[in-house]
Amino acid sequence: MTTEPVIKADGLDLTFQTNDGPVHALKGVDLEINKGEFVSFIGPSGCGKTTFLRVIAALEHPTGGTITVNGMSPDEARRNRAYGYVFQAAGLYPWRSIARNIKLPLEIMGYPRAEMEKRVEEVLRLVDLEGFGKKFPWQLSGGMQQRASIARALAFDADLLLMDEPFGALDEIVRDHLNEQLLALWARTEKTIGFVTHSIPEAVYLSTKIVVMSPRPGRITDVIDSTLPRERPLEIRDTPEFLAIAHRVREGLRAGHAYDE
Ligand SMILES: Nc1ncnc2c1ncn2[C@@H]1O[C@H](COP(=O)(O)OP(=O)(O)OP(=O)(O)O)[C@@H](O)[C@H]1O
Repeated sequence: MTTEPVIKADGLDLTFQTNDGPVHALKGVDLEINKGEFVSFIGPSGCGKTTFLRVIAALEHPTGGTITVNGMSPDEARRNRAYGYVFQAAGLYPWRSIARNIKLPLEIMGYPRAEMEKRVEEVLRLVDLEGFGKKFPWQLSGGMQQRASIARALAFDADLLLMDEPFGALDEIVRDHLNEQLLALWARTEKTIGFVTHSIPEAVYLSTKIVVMSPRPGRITDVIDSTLPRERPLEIRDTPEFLAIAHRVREGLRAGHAYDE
C-alpha cells in the first residue's frame, strides 16, 4: 500500500434541492484523513456532519469538488467494502440473534458459512461480547447493543470505520466506558475512524484530529491535531492539555455561530 490518504476531499460541495429552496449541506470542504487516524466531526445540528460521512460511504453524491476513499471514488470504495458504518441508533433487527445480525451483511455478500462463524466469533471478542451471539437485541443493554452494532460494522474487516453518533443516546457512565473500549479497539485494530459527535469531551478524548464544523452553509471552521498521547486514561480529561484542546474546540464552535448572525 502507498501512503495516500484514506480520505481526500477537495472543495467538496453538496447542495440539496428542497421545496424551500437549496440547502447548502457542505461547502468548500477540504480535508485529508490519513491511515490510522481517529477523526471526530463536531458541530451544531445541520452543519453537515452526517452528510459528509454519507458522501464518504457513497450514500450521497457531491454536487461539486472531489473526494476519494483509499484513492478510489466512494462508489468504487463501497463495492470494495472499504468501510464499515455504525449508525446513530444500534439498528439491530429485533427478530435476529446478535450473531445473525452480525452475519447479515456477510450473508448478503455470500460469505461461506464457516468464514461467517469465524468472523462473528472474532468481532464479538473485539467488542467484549463473547458468548452473547445467541441473545436477541432486547436481551442486551443499550450499551451492549451499540457494541453489537460496532461488531457488525467490523465484520468486513474494513480499514475504515464510519461512526455517526454511536453513543449519543447513552448515559454518561456507559458512554465513558464505551469511549475507553473504543480507544482500546482502535489501538488493537489500527483502523481509521471517522466519528460524528455533539460532545466536546468525547471528541477531545477520542481523537487524533478534531474537525469543527458550522452550519448554513455546512463547512469546516477548524481542524485541530491533538497533542494528547495515544494512551489515554479517562483521567486525562482533567489535565491542562486536554482542557486547552477542549477550549479551542469551543472557540471554533462559537466562531461558527458568530458567522451565522
Ligand atoms: N436528503 C436531504 N434532503 C434535503 N436536505 C437534507 C437532506 N439530508 C440533509 N439535509 C440538510 O442538510 C443539512 C445538513 O444535514 P446533516 O444531517 O448532515 O447535519 P448534521 O450536522 O449531521 O446534523 P445533526 O447533528 O442534527 O445530525 C441540514 O440542513 C439538513 O436539513
